[in-house]
Amino acid sequence: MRPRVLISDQLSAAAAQIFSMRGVDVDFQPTLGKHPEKLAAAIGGYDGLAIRSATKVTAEILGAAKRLKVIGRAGIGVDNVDVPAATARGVIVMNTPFGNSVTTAEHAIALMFALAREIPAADASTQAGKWEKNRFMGVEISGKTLGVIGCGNIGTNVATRALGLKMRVIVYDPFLSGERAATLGVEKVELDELLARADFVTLHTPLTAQTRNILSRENLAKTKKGVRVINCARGGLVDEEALRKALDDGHVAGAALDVFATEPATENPLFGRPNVVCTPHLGASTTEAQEMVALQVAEQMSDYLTRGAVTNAVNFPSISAEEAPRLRPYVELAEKLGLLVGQIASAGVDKISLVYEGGVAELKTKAITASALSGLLKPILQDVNPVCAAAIAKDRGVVVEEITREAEGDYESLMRLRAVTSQGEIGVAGTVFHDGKPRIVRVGDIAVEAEFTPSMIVVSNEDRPGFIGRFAGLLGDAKINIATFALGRDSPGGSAMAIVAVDGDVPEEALAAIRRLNGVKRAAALRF
Ligand SMILES: NC(=O)C1=CN([C@@H]2O[C@H](COP(=O)(O)OP(=O)(O)OC[C@H]3O[C@@H](n4cnc5c(N)ncnc54)[C@H](O)[C@@H]3O)[C@@H](O)[C@H]2O)C=CC1
Ligand SMILES: O=C(O)CCC(=O)C(=O)O
Repeated sequence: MRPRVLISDQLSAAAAQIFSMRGVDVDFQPTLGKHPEKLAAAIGGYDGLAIRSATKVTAEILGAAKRLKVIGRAGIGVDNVDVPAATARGVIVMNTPFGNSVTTAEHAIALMFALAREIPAADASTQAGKWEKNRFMGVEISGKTLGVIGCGNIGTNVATRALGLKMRVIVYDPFLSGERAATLGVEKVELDELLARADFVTLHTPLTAQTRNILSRENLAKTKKGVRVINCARGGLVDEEALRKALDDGHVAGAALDVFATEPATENPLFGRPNVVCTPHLGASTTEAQEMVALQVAEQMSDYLTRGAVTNAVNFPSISAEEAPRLRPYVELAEKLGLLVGQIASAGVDKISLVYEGGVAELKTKAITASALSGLLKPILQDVNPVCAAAIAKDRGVVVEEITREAEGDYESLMRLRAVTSQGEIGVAGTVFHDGKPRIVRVGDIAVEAEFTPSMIVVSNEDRPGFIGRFAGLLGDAKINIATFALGRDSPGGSAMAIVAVDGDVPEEALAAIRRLNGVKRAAALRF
């Protein structure tokens, strides 16, 4: 069945075309995102949801999204998506981190000019027939200091453009290296210094716990008198009441805002001030940027839904379309090894260690580990998949350790999974052969080679003559048909292991009878 995607915001038509061309059915309902109840009623029928900023993907919407696998944000900020809730439900959240950054930087520069020369007010006055030539006296930008808070993709584009305008550029970004700042030709400073020196302050950070109200009353008081503030990032970065007061007091000479604490902003404490310029969250609104983000989000979502490729996900490691087919058998192996351990373990797992040897160690092991965790948790949790497994494991205090190393034994690629529980350790290992099928190659200390099949019995026993006959006889008496039988032991007369693929379920009484057989140490019926 072809996957189905809902576009619930005003995305460029390019998106719908790309989805269709890439084998995905698409419904374009560009106003649905503004009606949460209608969206909640519809979302259950879709595998993907493509949005801009109007759709709020809340925990309630996600609760109704039974089939949803991916949310694609045609843009950068994913603050309109409850990412932890999406992750907990195993839904990938993707964005398009570069598609609108030049456009948004250009908007910030445009707002800076609008402030410096009071263009909106001068325009309104002129068109009102007033010709107030003496009312408008601007300031030059050239030679002024621009303070950039947050120097990522957009901040960098703003900084380099400002350098081209002959401004001095100082930046505050704790995650920007001194080397990178030097390459860009900007001066890296602390926040207080930026506030004290900048003639224009422009904000380009995401809205996080650290950046919320970064322009607070206290920080606005630290700015240079006559400063002009530009916010093209997120509303919550500025204390709007404090900014209004600073404007009224004449400390701040002007403010240009594209984003607001509450959007859509139909009312705001900053509206109506003569030295305030506002736009309705237009930072990303150019034909070029909208075409780019729509195209990119549709490509990324289609690639995920049809080929398993993960690009620009904020809650899962990236997997390219080329990597996906190479990764797939190991993802399957990992999930099955996890399921094997999860079904054998008789106590909760405290720690899981994954060792990747040989070729598999060169792949995106984070995605393979996520799959192993998902398999491990499946026997105890209903809705778990590789996207949410790491977060669930973390919540439950499971320590996850990952080691990659060169091949040490007979296998070109080997994956070992060891789980530590309060009742001891369980170690298993597996590989993928040239036929692409995952195999178990070791359980505990015993080498035993078996394919995974839907129904299996694993028995560990003392290596004694006659055991296999008695065991097989018991299965026959219980009308359990054996498909394949794999055997291994650590030493003659030591410990042995049988991994038996059977047709159909193993009744509880049959399993109990196996456990009663002389020499049996442990027996488990497994489903894969
Ligand atoms: N107005 C609009 O239409 C648009 C707004 N945006 C907003 O712009 C923001 C920035 O976008 P990008 O530059 O693409 O993101 P980015 O992730 O490339 O850059 C963000 C920068 O902020 C820095 N940062 C994080 N925490 C910080 C802190 N506490 N103090 C100082 N710097 C900090 C990071 O180190 C990073 O360099 C987005 O998060 C989004 O909210 C993005 C696109 C359009
Ligand atoms: O889609 C839009 O218009 C908003 C863009 C934006 O804010 C973002 O990409 O973070």
